[in-house]
Amino acid sequence: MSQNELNDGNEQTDSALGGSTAGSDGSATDSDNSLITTDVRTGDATGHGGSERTVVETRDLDVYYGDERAIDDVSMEIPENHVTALIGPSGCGKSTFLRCVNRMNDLIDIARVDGTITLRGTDIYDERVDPVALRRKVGMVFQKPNPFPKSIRDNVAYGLEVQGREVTDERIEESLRAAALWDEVKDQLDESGLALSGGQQQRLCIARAIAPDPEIVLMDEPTSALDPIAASKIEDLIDELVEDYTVIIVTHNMQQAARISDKTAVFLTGGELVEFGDTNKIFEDPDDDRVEDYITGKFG
Ligand SMILES: Nc1ncnc2c1ncn2[C@@H]1O[C@H](COP(=O)(O)OP(=O)(O)OP(=O)(O)O)[C@@H](O)[C@H]1O
Repeated sequence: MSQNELNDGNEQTDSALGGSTAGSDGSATDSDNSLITTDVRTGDATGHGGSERTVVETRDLDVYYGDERAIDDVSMEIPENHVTALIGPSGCGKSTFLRCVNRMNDLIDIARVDGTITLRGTDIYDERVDPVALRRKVGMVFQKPNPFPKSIRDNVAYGLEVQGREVTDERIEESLRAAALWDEVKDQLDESGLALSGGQQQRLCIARAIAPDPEIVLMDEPTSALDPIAASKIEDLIDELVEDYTVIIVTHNMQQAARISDKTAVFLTGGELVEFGDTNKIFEDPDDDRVEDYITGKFG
């Protein structure tokens, strides 16, 4: 991870949820369902259908940190209700790409984004787009489980409150159920989230991320700090989440990408998107020799 200018803990999560570090006063209202506070169309919102309808599209995307280019001219269409995996060697820009989709890179002073990223047709870097509203639609889960030092209930409630949503027992239960955690914690909702195992903590973080009912869940190596059993539970969970959400996941684990994703994007050094397509095709018969070399472990 190269997130040296972001705090690796709760402040980062707070921002990803639209909290204070992002400049939010939590005043977004429940009825504010658009990204933009003016009357610009937010695109077709006919809901999830498992189709290949594009939900996020990048066009000629470049990202720079100062003079260093981290993403190089990336154009990509990410389908809704599918899992898209971003793979590639360390430093090739996977996390940078992910952080563009909910504008977490706004928090890095030297980061600059050129080109466009649209969410259902709306340019998310349009000056009229409210990053808090964007982050309600685009939730994020980090590599290291990072629940707040609060009760399990309050962790999930935070995901609702920070987006100005009503906190109800039903919504808390729904979020914990959707994160496959309810049965394990329903009798200890007032106990600290930090008392859970690593895998449970990560599912709690997923519950917190999906509490505001986003459309997209970004996951940055969500299982790399977990043991294989806990990781496998998260993989099963991702399989379920994609019924309701679009998942974009960064992973270093090639088998994991092959197991859980429908589409795979292969980035290589310099932030070039070398190949993007159906996961089976990428893993079994990639067009680009460099993808084959990377996947078969010749480099990276
Ligand atoms: N906050 C930052 N400030 C300056 N440079 C950065 C910052 N974050 C990332 N970079 C640089 O941008 C490039 C891409 O980094 P990024 O973290 O997006 O890659 P990655 O593919 O996610 O890497 P890893 O797999 O190791 O997490 C790297 O050269 C990195 O050093």
